[in-house]
Order: sequence, then C-alpha cells, then structure tokens
Amino acid sequence: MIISDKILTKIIQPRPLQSHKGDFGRVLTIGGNINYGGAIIMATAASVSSGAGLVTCATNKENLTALHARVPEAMFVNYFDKIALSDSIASADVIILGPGLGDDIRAQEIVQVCLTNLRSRHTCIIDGSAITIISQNTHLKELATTSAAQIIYTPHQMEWQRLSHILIPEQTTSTSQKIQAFLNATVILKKYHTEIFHKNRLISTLEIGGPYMATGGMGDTLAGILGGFIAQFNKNHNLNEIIDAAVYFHTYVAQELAKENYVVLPTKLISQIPAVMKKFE
Ligand SMILES: NC(=O)C1=CN([C@@H]2O[C@H](COP(=O)(O)OP(=O)(O)OC[C@H]3O[C@@H](n4cnc5c(N)ncnc54)[C@H](O)[C@@H]3O)[C@@H](O)[C@H]2O)[C@@H](O)CC1
Ligand SMILES: Nc1ncnc2c1ncn2[C@@H]1O[C@H](COP(=O)(O)OP(=O)(O)O)[C@@H](O)[C@H]1O
Ligand SMILES: [Mg+2]
Repeated sequence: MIISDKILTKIIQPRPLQSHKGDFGRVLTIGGNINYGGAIIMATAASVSSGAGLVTCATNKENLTALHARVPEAMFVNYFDKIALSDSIASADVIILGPGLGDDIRAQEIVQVCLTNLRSRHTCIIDGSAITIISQNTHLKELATTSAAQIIYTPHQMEWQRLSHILIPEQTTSTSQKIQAFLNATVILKKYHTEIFHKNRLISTLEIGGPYMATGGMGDTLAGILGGFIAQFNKNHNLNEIIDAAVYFHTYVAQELAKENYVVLPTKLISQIPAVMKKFE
C-alpha cells in the first residue's frame, strides 16, 4: 500500500480537554556516546516536539548540559547506571534504543540491559548503533526476536545488510520480507521510497521524499517522531497505522521545507513539527 496524507488526518486528532501529560505516553531515549551526543538529542527533541507526554533521555553524562540547553522538557538518566536505566525502562511506554550509542562493549551492555527489561506493554524502536550491535551478537538477536515487546527496527540499507545478511543490491521486497518475518518485528527500511514491513505481512511504501533528506541526524529524528506518535496515539489507533503516519509525517515536513531549502536540517524539521501536526488535527 502506498501511504498518503489521509493517514495523518486519521491519526492526528484534537486532544481531549480533560487530559494531562500522563495521557500522552512516556518515551525513553537511550543512546548518545561522547562522539554522537547530537543523535540522541535530536531523537529526544523530536519525541518532545511530536507530542509525547513525558520524555527521558538515558545518555552519557557528557551530554547533560547540551541536552538541557537544547531540550529542557526532557529528563536525564546516566545510561551507565544500570539500576536507574532499568527503572526508567520499567516506567516507559516506548523506548528508542540506539541513536548515537556507538558499538563498544559498554554500549553492548546497555543494549543487553534494555532487551532483558522489555515487557509485553513496551514498544521498542531499535535504531542506529543498536541495530549494528544486535547484528553482531547472536544472544542479543535471540533476546530481541523472542521479546514479548513490540519491536520496530529502523535500519538504513547498510544497517539492514548487517542485520539481514542481504547485500544492498539484493534487498528486494521479497528477500527483505522473508528476514523480517524471521525477526518477529516491524522493519522500516529507510531509503529513497522507504518500505515498511509490518508484522502482519502488510507492506507500506512511501512515495514522497528526496535527497534533501540525506543529512546526518535525519534518521535519529524519524526515531524520535515514531516514539512521540506511538506514545500518544497508541490507545486509539492500531500500531501499523501509527507507524505509517509517523514515517509519512517525517518526510512530509521535510518535503515542505525543501520547497525553500536545498538541504533540510533535522533540527529545522524538528522545529516545524508542532505547527505541521496542527494542520492535520
Ligand atoms: N550528530 C550525530 O551525533 C550523528 C550520529 N549518528 C549516529 O552514528 C552512528 C553510526 O551510524 P551511521 O549511519 O552514520 O553509520 P553506519 O556505518 O551504520 O552507516 C553509514 C554507511 O552506510 C552507507 N549506506 C548505504 N546505504 C545507505 C542508506 N540508504 N542510508 C544511509 N547510509 C547508507 C553509507 O554510505 C555509510 O558508508 C549511529 O548510532 C547514528 O545514530 C548519525 O545519525 C549521524 C549524526
Ligand atoms: N535520497 C533520499 N530520499 C529520500 N529519503 C532519504 C534520502 N536520503 C536519506 N533519506 C531519509 O533520511 C533518513 C536517514 O536516516 P539515517 O541514515 O538513519 O540517518 P542518521 O542515522 O544520520 O540520522 C531516512 O528516513 C531516509 O529515508
Ligand atoms: Mg541512523
């Protein structure tokens, strides 16, 4: 199915008057080592801007000042503190694991803590470095595949090559779907005309977007929007439709900005999110 803007009017609804932040879900973002702090800050900012009720960022303490300067709405947890990390996972609805996490041994331990603490009530978006880590570790792959949580992988083609062992030129709809079924997860294969492989074997395709999106941080921003959409819309809509809406929305905002901009900066896209959501309410 080709996704259209109809999905946005369906999913983005006016908020009930009698509501509070607790009604719009809790997102936990996990990532951002000392080299890639920007990735987790962008994912966190995108979750906040797309309407998650409460957002916590579990990251390297080096990123704390920048996080608070850029996204004071977000709370902070030191991701090396295993007890604090487990507690944050327990109280989250949606977890975004991996933007800028890196793939060293301590990052692998963080992925292990996250996967072992997932329960059926959780949705976990596995992005960036976490995909690379899981690709290289059979035990972690097994934990993800057998998890009771809803797992959503958001690979670009190179990350999908690592996870699926399908070389990029051989990544067709049918080869990708075979591996996605084996992973027991949704797969959002990011590229020009992104494809979404849902768990019930439906496939959604994006026919908007373009190279103005080829900027570092654009995928981190998508992970954040997915988190924000799932956290707040999960009660009233089915997960496949919310995922399609988030993926379409991310590219729609970029496409609008591309009318006046040669490249679309992820931070600029994030700043437009609330106003564009308002258009579809
Ligand atoms: N400001 C930041 O802190 C940033 C941190 N980042 C993080 O850096 C870590 C490594 O991720 P990277 O993706 O940079 O590195 P990877 O090594 O995972 O992938 C990048 C390589 O894949 C190739 N590739 C092939 N097809 C592609 C496609 N369709 N889309 C994208 N790349 C494709 C690229 O040419 C490149 O050589 C991740 O954790 C990521 O979240 C990136 O998001 C960039 C920005
Ligand atoms: N040429 C393109 N056409 C359409 N979308 C693109 C293009 N290049 C990049 N994108 C989109 O930008 C995002 C890039 O994600 P990713 O590579 O994970 O970025 P990062 O990890 O740097 O944040 C994806 O949503 C991808 O579909
Ligand atoms: Mg990425």
